[in-house]
Amino acid sequence: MLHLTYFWEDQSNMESEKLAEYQIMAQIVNHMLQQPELDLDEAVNIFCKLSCNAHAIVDIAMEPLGIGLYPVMSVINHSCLPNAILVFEGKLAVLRALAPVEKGDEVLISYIDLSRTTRHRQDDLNGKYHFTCTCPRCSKFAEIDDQILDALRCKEGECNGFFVTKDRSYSRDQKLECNKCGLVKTSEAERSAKGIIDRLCDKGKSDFFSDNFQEAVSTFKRAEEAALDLFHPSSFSVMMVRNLLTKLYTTIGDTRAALESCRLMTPVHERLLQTLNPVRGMHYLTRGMLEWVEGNRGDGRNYLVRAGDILLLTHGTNFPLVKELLINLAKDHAELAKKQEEGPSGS
Ligand SMILES: C[S@@+](CC[C@H](N)C(=O)[O-])C[C@H]1O[C@@H](n2cnc3c(N)ncnc32)[C@H](O)[C@@H]1O
Repeated sequence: MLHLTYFWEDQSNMESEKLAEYQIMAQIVNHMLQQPELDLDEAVNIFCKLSCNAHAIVDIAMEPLGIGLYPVMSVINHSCLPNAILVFEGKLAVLRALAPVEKGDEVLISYIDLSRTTRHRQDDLNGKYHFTCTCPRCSKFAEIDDQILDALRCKEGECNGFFVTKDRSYSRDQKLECNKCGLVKTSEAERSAKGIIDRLCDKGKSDFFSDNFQEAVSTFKRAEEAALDLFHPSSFSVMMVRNLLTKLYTTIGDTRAALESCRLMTPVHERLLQTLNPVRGMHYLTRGMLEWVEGNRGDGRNYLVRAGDILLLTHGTNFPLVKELLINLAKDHAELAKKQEEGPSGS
């Protein structure tokens, strides 16, 4: 039996839908274990504690690998402008500072994907961790501009406005209003638009895994068009599709197309993510490598150095990818210095 006395999460904060889900899960566990003495309420409490305290184990690109329960790390609260980061070396959880931490400062990490706008981060935190974040980044909520960049387009006649909300309180079916024509929808409309893009991306991935690369390219291009049609060009949805396209083009060796797609993502990463964010670091690494392969050595070097600056701090030198990047940068630096010493005739 799992004894987790830490950081009890009160069930009263849980969404009733989630609680119902845990009640069903508890019954399934009871059915599987065939233990009449199993206390169902206690089992539901354990699921509640797990959902609020478990950490997603992610790789260096923040891709999820699984979940783990780390009682010591469970004391750390969340901020969308964190001063620390939790990284994983295999199953080992390592806490790294992103800024100087003075005595008495609270150490804060991010529980969620930070490349979302405030409303979506609030949705994530309320949905998964049952609290409303009041960090300095979230206090920008009232700024409609922040929402527009990740909002659903209004297609009423010629409107082309965006669905936003002034309501800070969390609900699954939030009322959204077009910032131009005033038309009202619920966030269900937004979820269903995202569903269209997700289904195309799933098809693209399955084309890819069946080695049907040309079909995968055309499916991801359709997903990109749909995302541009439904959301803002700088939106998370467009960026997510372009990220997949960049990976696909790189895998099939079309580095020119990969670079074109990758370049479009740089301003969005820079707008959405803190300077010391590993996703931003990984983006610079990809961009640097693609610029380099395409013969743009100056830009390539520039982005690789920026990637190194971030990943060295967020992940340290224990990661093979960071080690390799630093070795390659040092070699390039030595070659450049040698060329400069030799002067123009040596180049
Ligand atoms: C992993 S626990 C963190 C430790 C917890 N604060 C405690 O004292 O046990 C996650 C829970 O802490 C609370 N929490 C974390 N960050 C928060 C924040 N920035 N504002 C309010 N509550 C927060 C939420 O209830 C969340 O579900």
